[in-house]
Amino acid sequence: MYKVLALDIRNVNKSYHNFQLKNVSFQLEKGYIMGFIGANGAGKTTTIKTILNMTHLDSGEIHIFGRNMAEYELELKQEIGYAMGGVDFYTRSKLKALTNVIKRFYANWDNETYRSYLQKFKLDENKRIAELSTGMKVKYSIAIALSHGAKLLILDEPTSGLDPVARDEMLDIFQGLVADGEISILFSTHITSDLEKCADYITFIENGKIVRSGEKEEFKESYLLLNGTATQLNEVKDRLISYKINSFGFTGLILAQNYDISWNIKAATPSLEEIMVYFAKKEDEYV
Ligand SMILES: Nc1ncnc2c1ncn2[C@@H]1O[C@H](COP(=O)(O)OP(=O)(O)OP(=O)(O)O)[C@@H](O)[C@H]1O
Repeated sequence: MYKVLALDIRNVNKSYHNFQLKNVSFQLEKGYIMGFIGANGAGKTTTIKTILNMTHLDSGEIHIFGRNMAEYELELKQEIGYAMGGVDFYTRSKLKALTNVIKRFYANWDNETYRSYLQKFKLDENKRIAELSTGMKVKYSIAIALSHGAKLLILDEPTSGLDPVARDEMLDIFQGLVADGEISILFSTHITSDLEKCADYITFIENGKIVRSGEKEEFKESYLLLNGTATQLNEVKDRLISYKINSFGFTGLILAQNYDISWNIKAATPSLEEIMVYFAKKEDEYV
């Protein structure tokens, strides 16, 4: 069947004096959750800002629900909800006052939906923003987004700063939101266990370049974690992304397509965390 793309990023380039996004391309199909991962400074926030046109891109295109963001920014902004973990704005205002300002920007604002999310998320409108916990701030941003009919949620580290219980609750909320196939979520995080639990797709960025983007299990299965002896390491070292020496020999990450079964080295599918850790180790070796 023909796939509807909530987000289609095509060859985006953006340069700061000390950093570049290089030909960033990836797609998020409507109705799914995509986790956006990468080390500190890899370019997640910069990518998110270019999607939202908060920073100007040098070249490339962003299409949201089939329309070019450069041409339809105002219309598309009505369909996008954005939230960032741990940002304080208008901290002395009450939720009620802030909502009254925000809702004027949205043609499809729906008060009933807003009320129902306040109730569902147990948010008290008479509280001041400063009095909300990190998790409540994220919930408030999501309530606002859903009340103006956002169909694409772009969340920058929405679970960082949450305790494990609040995080788990937030992930359940995300899964509930995409369940009927209308809402799509892109969220960046360092917390790979969140993605193991709730992402359908993974996009991995390193130094401003997309290393890989794909369905979560396929993403993991495109790598193998090898466990072998010191002698075996000498034979395969050049093929590995990186490795660590341990008392039994070595553990190393390799692209599954570069693995040869005749080596007789124990191999298993890595976790997302292991993939990130071994990529970061490769960086260290270049320094
Ligand atoms: N406005 C700016 N001007 C110049 N450089 C910038 C600007 N914004 C970000 N950068 C640089 O771009 C690089 C990527 O930053 P970015 O915030 O996109 O990374 P990130 O993957 O979101 O990192 P983190 O996980 O730490 O949030 C960093 O080296 C940062 O210093």
